[in-house]
Amino acid sequence: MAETTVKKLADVVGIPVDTLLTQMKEAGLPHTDAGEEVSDEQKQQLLAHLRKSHGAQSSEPSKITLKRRSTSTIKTTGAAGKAKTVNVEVRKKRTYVKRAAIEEEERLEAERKAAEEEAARLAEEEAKRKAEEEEAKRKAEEEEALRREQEAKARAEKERAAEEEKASQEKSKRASVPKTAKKAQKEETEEERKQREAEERKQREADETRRKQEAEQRQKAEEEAARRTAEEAKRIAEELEKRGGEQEQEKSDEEEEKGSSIVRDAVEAGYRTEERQSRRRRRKPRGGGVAHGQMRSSMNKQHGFKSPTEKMVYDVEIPETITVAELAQRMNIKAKELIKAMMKMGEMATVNQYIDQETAVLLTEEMGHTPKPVKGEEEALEDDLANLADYSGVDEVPRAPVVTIMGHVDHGKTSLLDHIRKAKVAAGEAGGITQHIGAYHVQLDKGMITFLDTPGHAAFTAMRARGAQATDIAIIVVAADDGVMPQTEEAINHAKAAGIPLIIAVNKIDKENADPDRVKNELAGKDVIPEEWGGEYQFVNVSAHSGQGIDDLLEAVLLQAELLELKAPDSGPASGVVIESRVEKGRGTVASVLIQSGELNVGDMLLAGAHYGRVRALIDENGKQVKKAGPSIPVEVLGLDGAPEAGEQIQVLPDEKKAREVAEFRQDRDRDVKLKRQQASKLENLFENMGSAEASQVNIVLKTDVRGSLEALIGALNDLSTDEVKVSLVSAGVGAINESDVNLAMTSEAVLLGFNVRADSKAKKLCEQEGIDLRYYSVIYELIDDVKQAMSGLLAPEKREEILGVAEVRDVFRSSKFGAVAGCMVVEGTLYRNRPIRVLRDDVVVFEGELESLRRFKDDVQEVRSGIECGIAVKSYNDVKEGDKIEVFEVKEVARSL
Ligand SMILES: Nc1nc2c(ncn2[C@@H]2O[C@H](COP(=O)(O)OP(=O)(O)OP(=O)(O)O)[C@@H](O)[C@H]2O)c(=O)[nH]1
Repeated sequence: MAETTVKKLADVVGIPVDTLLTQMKEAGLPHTDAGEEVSDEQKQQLLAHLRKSHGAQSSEPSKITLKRRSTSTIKTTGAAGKAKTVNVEVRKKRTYVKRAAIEEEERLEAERKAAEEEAARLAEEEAKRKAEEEEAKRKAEEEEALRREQEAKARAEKERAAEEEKASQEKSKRASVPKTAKKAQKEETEEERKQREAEERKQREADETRRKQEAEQRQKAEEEAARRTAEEAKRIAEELEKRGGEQEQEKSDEEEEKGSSIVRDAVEAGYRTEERQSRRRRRKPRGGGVAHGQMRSSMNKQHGFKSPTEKMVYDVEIPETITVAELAQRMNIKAKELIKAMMKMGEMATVNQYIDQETAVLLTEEMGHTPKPVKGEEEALEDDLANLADYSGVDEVPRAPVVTIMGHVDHGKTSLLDHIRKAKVAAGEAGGITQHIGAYHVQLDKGMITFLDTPGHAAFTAMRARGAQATDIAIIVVAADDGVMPQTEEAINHAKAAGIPLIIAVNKIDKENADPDRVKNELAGKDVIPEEWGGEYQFVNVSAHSGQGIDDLLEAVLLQAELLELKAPDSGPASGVVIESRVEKGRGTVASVLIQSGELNVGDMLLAGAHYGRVRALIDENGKQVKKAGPSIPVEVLGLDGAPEAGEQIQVLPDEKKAREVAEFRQDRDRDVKLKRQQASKLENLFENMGSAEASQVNIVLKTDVRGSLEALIGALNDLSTDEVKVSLVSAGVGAINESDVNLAMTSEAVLLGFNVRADSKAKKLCEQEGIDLRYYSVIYELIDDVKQAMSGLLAPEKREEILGVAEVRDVFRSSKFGAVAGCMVVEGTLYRNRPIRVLRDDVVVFEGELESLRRFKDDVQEVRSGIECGIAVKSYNDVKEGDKIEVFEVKEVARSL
């Protein structure tokens, strides 16, 4: 400790310098001035003196601390919903002060007081005695003075008589003078005495006042020091409590012990006054300070589960996907531990992340438990379905080949499909309006052919990705004037990979610069050898414009089909594949399906991927309602409860119960798989699928609320493409905008457009971080118009929505006045009573309108800020649910840039 001065020490201790100096003097220290330095030894000497004089106890503790431990059990519900019993151990710690110590202290205090009183009494007596002595002295002096005066007087009298005798004849006038002088002298002495007495009285009074003031000051200083000590002790106790809550009991006890010593140090450092305070505190254990702090800190200890002495080994059931939290729970460990274990294995994961079965099995083994992978609920279900599609007893009959046309951009796929359709379909239908249902079939003299009319291998591969083998034969279109191009090769590779026979249609044969031999040569170089050259591939020269060679092409297809000996049962429950689907206003879900075996009838219970429904109507490619559809026939189905994905299997089931069961199972599975895929989505893969973007183009990532709006927007956006600027939909889908959408937009420099959907919180954050342009729309026209404007460079100021605040619905009450009232928490921005609002469910807009009321407690309010609860009633909307979000927005005019 550094040396200090008397003044500083007095400040620290909180007593007047004079008092401290007196104490120091009593302790035998030489200090007399506030500026003098006090060494550590001197401090110790002072402390020892003070302890001695005030009866401070030795280091023996005068208090005892008792710890009480009680154990009880509570029943709770685990994350899996199972009831479980939890042992709760409560540890309490109380500090009691020894009675004897208190009594001793009280005795000492009383003694001290008595000593002080005695001292005061003695001091008073002394003062009195001194005053009396002084008075006596003064009186003696007065008497002496009087005696001397009288002597002088007598002497003077004598002298005067002698003089008078000597000069009896002389008359003297001076006789009166000494008399007057003497009289004046006597009067003066009397006055002086009175004055002195008054002064002395005054002095005594002043002394008394000063003593009182000093006592008051001392009292104040003591109180101040006591308060400071209490604060300090409280702070230390709180600190200990904080630390203690996070640490083991034993460790925490140690800390407390340490803390107590810190408190002791602090108390000691406060010397006498703080010792007094400490005593006072001990006498009043409930009065805050150390005892209180300690009690709180030990009471706040977290109870811990007693870990079993022997490690339990569990059989852990592992489904195909499982969250980290769920897996941890099944192993009876904390998710944190599991995440740690995963990190050691080089996997980063969050609590709610889904992991696949394989990883989960590894982890379970790693944690020392026995993994029990749950196998084949899905397999069992699919087996079940296969058994239901029972065609035993039904003869297989030849069926029409299903053909896909693939090839490089602009080589004439669409023209070819159109030509065949016009020539072979529409012509046969009186006034028939052909419509696009994703496929059509042509009836020829020699047989029937079904064409899938979504050209390009993207659709083909998308279907294959779902395990659907809808195509029997692939026609590869190669423009005779252009030759083999990258996508020609790709298409050939895809067809070969799928094991599908292919026929080469050398198109644009009508063109002057057509060179079909060049095509043959180039393809032969790629192992596609023409028949006439001894290979196995049929080459047919055609012109989609003039129709030349088209019949030959169709014949080649039929010939190929014959070789394939395509057959299928034409009755029994239908099964097949979804070609495409959408949701149409007024019609509901419209799914184009291709029947592969059996017969689909109106009224059948149809399972389509993760959706199901009773077939309400069947419509063929000419827009005509039909009652049934057999193998290789494409048909539109109305009546499903949702839009299945292209490539999903369809199957007729005997009853709705089974259909529902399977559909629900698949929905759950799809959700899991989707989650997994989102996490695993690799930017490079997404990027690969985008293709080359050499032309000037506007890249768009689009998300919509329903498939219907998605289709409409895709169509409209694609139509915007011009020779100069292409609209490229990098990705388009249904549902909230998620992180992978943002990532995709980022890497492809695309704008992110949400139609009646919102970005989820992670996506929103990423957009903010990366500065991605994220736009929300609720009117198709506005979205299209914005893109159009951007393409033509006419970026006029636009109206843009700004979301002002978002509230989460925590609870819903029914009110007779307002209907449904949502108890909400404002989680973002501010809610305003009079601005337009939307209700979002899973980040998809389900209602748009305005508020009926906005309340805080019982009061109507105009706005509610983030972090505050409020009650909301939405005008004309009573369907608000817990978990919904209510967003308040406003439309602003801003400078446009896309
Ligand atoms: N002269 C001539 N032009 C053709 C023929 N077939 C197609 N075209 C033209 O070639 C261009 C591309 O034809 P599409 O049918 O759109 O080609 P596509 O392969 O479907 O093109 P994408 O859909 O962009 O992949 C169009 O301008 C057609 O008019 C043909 O047999 N002769």
